[in-house]
Amino acid sequence: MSQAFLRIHQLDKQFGQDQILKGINLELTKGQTLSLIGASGSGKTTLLKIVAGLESADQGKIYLRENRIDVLAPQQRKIIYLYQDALLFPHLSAFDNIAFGLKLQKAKHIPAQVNAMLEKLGMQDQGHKMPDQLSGGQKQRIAFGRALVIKPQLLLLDEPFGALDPEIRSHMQKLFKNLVSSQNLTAIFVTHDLKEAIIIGDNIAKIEQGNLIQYDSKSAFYQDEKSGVEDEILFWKHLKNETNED
Ligand SMILES: Nc1ncnc2c1ncn2[C@@H]1O[C@H](COP(=O)(O)OP(=O)(O)OP(=O)(O)O)[C@@H](O)[C@H]1O
Repeated sequence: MSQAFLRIHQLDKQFGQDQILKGINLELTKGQTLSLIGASGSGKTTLLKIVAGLESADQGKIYLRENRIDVLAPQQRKIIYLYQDALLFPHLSAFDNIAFGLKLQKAKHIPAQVNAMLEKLGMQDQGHKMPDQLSGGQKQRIAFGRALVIKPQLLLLDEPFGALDPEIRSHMQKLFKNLVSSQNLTAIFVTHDLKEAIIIGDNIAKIEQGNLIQYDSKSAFYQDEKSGVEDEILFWKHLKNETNED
């Protein structure tokens, strides 16, 4: 039997006449983050939504710990789907936003758990603020904390840092890596940004013309001439050479 924590088997999805996803197979090991890349409109969000249960597939099966989840309602899947616009509950403080899911779970030691999460997020002094008093990056951190604190089985992130400026984005990437590894979380991380995909992912997959290509390793990805990594390296080499010639 497969050791995969998440396994997607032969998944198809069509919108009207457009076959968006064709026979998608994917395997993800517990504690790993898979970066998912692909051109705009290639079907990345559609795939995440199908895994989360927010969209249905035409064909295919999805297993989490060898249990079929595509037959379950979204709230029974213990999957968090987080996207770019950090939607916090506007009437709740940062602290209460993070506490929300814990209260639903009737968890123990909620204030201590929320304070520990605020500290990990570097926001220990900001818990009392309402969402409209937080910056974009701070809101995204709280949304992140709210998702992680309930220890989801699987985290699906759809361009979560797309709207952030480069400095905050880089900070969030490091924070994400730390939190995910300290909680041994399993995640799929959609991004347009090649560098971010490489920084964040333990492995990389790409959707192209409806097909999903899962690379065996990050180095297999670098070596694929279609990955764009080589072009990126050449760009910087040229720039360096030009600068040296000046
Ligand atoms: N509910 C829907 N009804 C019809 N077509 C849809 C629907 N949702 C998505 N699509 C189409 O499916 C295709 C894939 O969309 P999707 O949002 O999954 O792409 P994506 O790879 O996430 O794109 P981006 O990187 O731009 O966010 C697009 O052509 C889109 O127009």
